Amino acid sequence: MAPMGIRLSPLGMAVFCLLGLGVLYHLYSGFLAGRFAFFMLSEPAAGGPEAPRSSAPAGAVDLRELLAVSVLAAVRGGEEVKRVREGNVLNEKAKGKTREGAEEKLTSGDLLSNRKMFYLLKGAFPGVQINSEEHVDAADQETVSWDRSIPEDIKKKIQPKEVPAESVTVWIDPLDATQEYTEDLRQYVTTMVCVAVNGKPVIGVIHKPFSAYTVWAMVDGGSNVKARSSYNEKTPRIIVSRSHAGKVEQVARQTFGNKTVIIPAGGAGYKVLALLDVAEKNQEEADVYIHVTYIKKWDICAGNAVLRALGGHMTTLAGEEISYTGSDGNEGGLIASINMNHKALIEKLPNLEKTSRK
Ligand SMILES: Nc1ncnc2c1ncn2[C@@H]1O[C@H](COP(=O)(O)O)[C@@H](OP(=O)(O)O)[C@H]1O
Ligand SMILES: [Mg+2]
Repeated sequence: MAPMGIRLSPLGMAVFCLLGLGVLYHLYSGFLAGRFAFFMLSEPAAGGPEAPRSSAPAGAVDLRELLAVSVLAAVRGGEEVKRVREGNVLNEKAKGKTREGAEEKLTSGDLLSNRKMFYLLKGAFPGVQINSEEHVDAADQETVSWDRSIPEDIKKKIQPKEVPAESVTVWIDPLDATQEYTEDLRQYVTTMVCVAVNGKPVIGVIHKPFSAYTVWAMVDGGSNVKARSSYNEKTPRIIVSRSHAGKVEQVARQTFGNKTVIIPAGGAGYKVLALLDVAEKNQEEADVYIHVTYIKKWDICAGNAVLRALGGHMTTLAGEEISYTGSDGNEGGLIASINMNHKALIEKLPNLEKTSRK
């Protein structure tokens, strides 16, 4: 007798084995299918629970998308700037002094605009370096989402263009002409975004919040603004700072003669717009923009990009290109022109490096 009285026929054994294999197959294939489904579902959400922020592959950013978000950021920041000014509660304070001893002002308009602009850009392009004029309070975060829509005028003029995310530096000026903002000189105020690629300014957005006017341009792409049809090269009208002038008037007269018209104005964004064909009633016109004191890169990057996109120039007073990476200061002053012989203008400036900075 076989042990325990069980007799296994070969046929029974075969059926038993087949059944076992079937059960194993069923269990294992279900597991595999589950794993596969999980893999397929989890792949697009690798960046987190939200939808992907950009259509560009990982590690790359699309400059056309960056332009669209930059325009939106300037507009949304501008809404804050306008709201605070109209509410008349600026909470104005001094955040320090310039090298020349002028008080640097800070208002709720600067801070609220900065918060909107920074979080909108950061949310849309988390992998990109963003340098902003104002401190971003990490305890006061805000989710400002971007719906990924590209405005029609941008779609029409600009093609998608991918660049490595690490080559990009974004510069935000949440409120240019803060001094004039506190004096209620609204026409000078702008919000600005600039995108530099490997230090070169390629996208510039300058937005006037009080007249809802926005200028944008991309180098080798397109723009919604153009240069004027003529400029006075012989006796140019020079636009200069009204609150951080330094010796700029003296320098301008020394260079272009005593008859030269000098236009004092607030805001670096406003002064670049003065060189362009801007259909805006509160905008003066000029032929050259000169600044002789120290200035920060968020103040000038957007204007530099816009001018470059339109064939103009913004350089230091010595004629060097300004690199928009690294430190946030520009030491060499600036001269900006368009449809003029920029080199000849620089050669006319007499030893400015030595005489004009202070
Ligand atoms: N010497 C200086 N030091 C620091 N910032 C300066 C400066 N000269 C000009 N700026 C800044 O550059 C912007 C344009 O200046 P201006 O109106 O005098 O032409 C202003 O930016 P904000 O208003 O964004 O602070 C101003 O503060
Ligand atoms: Mg500024």
